[in-house]
Amino acid sequence: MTTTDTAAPVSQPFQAEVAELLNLMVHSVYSETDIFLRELISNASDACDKLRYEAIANPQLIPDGQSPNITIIPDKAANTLSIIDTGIGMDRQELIDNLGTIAKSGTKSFLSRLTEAKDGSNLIGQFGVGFYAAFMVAEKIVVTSHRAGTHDAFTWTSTGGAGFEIGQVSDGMSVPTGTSIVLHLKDDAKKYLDTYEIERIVSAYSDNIQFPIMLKDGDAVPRQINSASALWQRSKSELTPEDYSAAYKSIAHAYDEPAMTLHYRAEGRYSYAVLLFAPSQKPFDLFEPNRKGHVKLYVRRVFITDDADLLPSYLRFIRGVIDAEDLPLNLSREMLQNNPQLAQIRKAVATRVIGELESLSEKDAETFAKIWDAFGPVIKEGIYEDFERREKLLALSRFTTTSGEKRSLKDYVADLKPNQTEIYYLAGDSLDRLKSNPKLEAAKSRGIEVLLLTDAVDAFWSSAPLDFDGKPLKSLSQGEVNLDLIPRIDEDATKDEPKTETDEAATIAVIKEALGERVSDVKVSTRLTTSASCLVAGGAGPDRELERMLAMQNRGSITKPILEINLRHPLVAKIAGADKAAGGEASDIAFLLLEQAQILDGELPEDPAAFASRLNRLVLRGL
Ligand SMILES: Nc1ncnc2c1ncn2[C@@H]1O[C@H](COP(=O)(O)OP(=O)(O)OP(=O)(O)O)[C@@H](O)[C@H]1O
Repeated sequence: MTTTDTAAPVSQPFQAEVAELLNLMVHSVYSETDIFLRELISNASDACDKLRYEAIANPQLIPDGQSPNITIIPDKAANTLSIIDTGIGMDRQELIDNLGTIAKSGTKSFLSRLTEAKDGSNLIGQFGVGFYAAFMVAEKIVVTSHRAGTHDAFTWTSTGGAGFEIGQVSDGMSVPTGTSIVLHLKDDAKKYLDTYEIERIVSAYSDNIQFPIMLKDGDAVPRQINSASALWQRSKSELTPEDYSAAYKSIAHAYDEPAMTLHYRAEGRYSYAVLLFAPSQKPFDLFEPNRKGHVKLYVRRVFITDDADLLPSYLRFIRGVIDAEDLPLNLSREMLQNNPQLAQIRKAVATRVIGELESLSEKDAETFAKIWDAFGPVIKEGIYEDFERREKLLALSRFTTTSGEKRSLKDYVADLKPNQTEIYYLAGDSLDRLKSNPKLEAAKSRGIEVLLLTDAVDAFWSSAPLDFDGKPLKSLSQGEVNLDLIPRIDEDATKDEPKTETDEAATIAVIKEALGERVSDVKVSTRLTTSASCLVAGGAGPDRELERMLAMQNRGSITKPILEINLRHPLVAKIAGADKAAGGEASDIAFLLLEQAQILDGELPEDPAAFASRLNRLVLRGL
C-alpha cells in the first residue's frame, strides 16, 4: 500500500478515557493477549458486513468479481503483523471518531471498574476492549483506510501514548477500499508471527466469521484458514456445544459462555433461521437508556442491521442472529418498522425465547438462576410493558421472599395459608431493611410468605393491577390489608400482648391534632403486632416505594401517607394519660410514632434536629 503523505500528519490527542484505557492495556499483566486478533478480525468482519449491506443499494461500491475477505500477513523481517479487510473502510473523521474516542457509555463505566478492581486485568478478558486490545501486543499501530465510495485514503498512526497522528495518502485511489491494520509487534509478542499461532487463534475464536480469512505467508499462495460458513444455517445435529460456544463468542463479541442456546429453523409462511443465546454474564451496556437489542438481522446470509429491534426491549440481553429467506435485501428504515413479515417474526421469536426460558427454568434450575441473576431486573420490565405475555413473565420471575430465595409464584401459591387469597409483597431498596420492616408483622405472625422486592424496576411493574393464578398481588404498604381470616401461628405471643383498653377515637384525635398536615390520616393498624406504627399509602394511590422513586427522578411528588398505629403498643397507650397541650408529651409521642416509621422505611425525619431533641426529652422524662 502507498502510504506517502501529501501533507504533514496532524497530531490529535486521545479522549481522556482512551488514554486511560491504553495506559491500562500497555501496563497490564493480562496474559490472554490472543484476544487482540479476535477483536481485529471481528471488526474486519463487521466492516465487510457493512460494505455488503451498503452495496445492496449501491452495487458499484464493490468492484466486479471481488468478494469480501480478510487477509492476515505475518512479516518476520519487518516484525509486523497486518490484518487487511476489503470492508467499508473509514474516512478521516471516522478514523478520528472510531479510533480516538470511546463512544459507548458502557465502556466508560467498564473502564472505571477496571481502574477500581484490584486485578483489573482479569476484567479485560471478560469484556474485550475492541481495537485498543491491539496495544497489548503492538508498540506501534498504523491503520490505513479507504472508505468505499470516496477517493481518498488516510492513515492513523499511534504508539499508544497520549494521541495519534492522522495523515492522508497522496494517491487515495491506489489504496484498495477497506482497512489495513499493521501492528509493529512488541518484543514479547513475536510469537504472533508464527503461522501456527495465527491458525490456532483463528480456529479457536474466529472460525465462524462468515468471510474467508486468508493467511499469506511470504511468497506462498494465500490460503483460507477458517470455515467461513453461516453456522446458523447448518443443522443442529451437525453441531457440538463447542461449536455453539464459539459461534456465540464470535457473533456476540463475548467472552463468557452462553447460558442458553436457541437454534431452530422456522418453515411455513415465512422461512427463517434463528440462532440466539442468553449470556451467562451481565454485559456492561445492559442499562443504557436506549435499551437497544443486539440481535442481528440477516437476509439470505447477508447482514442487514443490528438495529431492527427484533426482540422486545426487555429481552435486549439476548444475542444472536435471525436470517430471513423471504425479505428483500434493500430493506429501508420504514420497512424495518412496518414490514408485516418482520412483525410476524418478532412475535414468533419472542414467544419462542420465553418458551425456552420457561423450559430451562423447569429442566435446569441452576442455569436458569444464572440468567435470572444477571437479567431478572430486565425481564421484569416486560411484566409492565408486555401485556400479552404478562402472565408468562410473572411465572418466569423468581423472588426473594420471607420464606427463601429464588421462589416462583407457583411455589408461593402452592404454599398459601388457609383462607389466604392474595399474594403479598413489600417493595423497598434494601433487603435487610425490608426484612425488619414492621409492615411484615401481621403476615409473619400468620406464617404468610411475602415477596421482598428490591430491584428498582419492581416498584414499576408491581404498580400494574396484577394477579397470578387468580390471586391478586397486594402491597403491604398500601391500602387496607386485613389478614384476620388467616389463623395466627404465634398464639403464645398473643397471650403476652398487653390488653390495654386504649380509647381509640381519643388517641387518634390527639395524634391527628399533633401531626396536622404531615399525614393524610391516622388509623388503627391491622398490619402490626409488635411495632408501634408504620406508614402506608392510600388504597387508590401508588405504592410508597414507587412514589419515592418517581419523586427522586423528579417525576411526581410524594402524597401524604397514612400513619397506622398499634393500639396494643405501650407507647401508643401512653398517649391517653399524657399531657395533651401543644408541644407536650402526647405531641412528642405522636411525632416519634411518625418519625420512627419514616426511619424504618429508609427515610429521614423532615427535621432530624427536632427529632433528636424530642427523643431526648422523652427519654429524660422516663428516667
Ligand atoms: N477494520 C475496520 N473497518 C472499518 N471500521 C472499523 C474497523 N475497525 C474498527 N472500526 C470502527 O471502529 C469502531 C471501534 O472499534 P472497536 O473495536 O474499538 O469497538 P467496536 O467494534 O465498536 O465494539 P466491540 O468490539 O466492543 O464490539 C468500530 O465500531 C468501527 O466503526
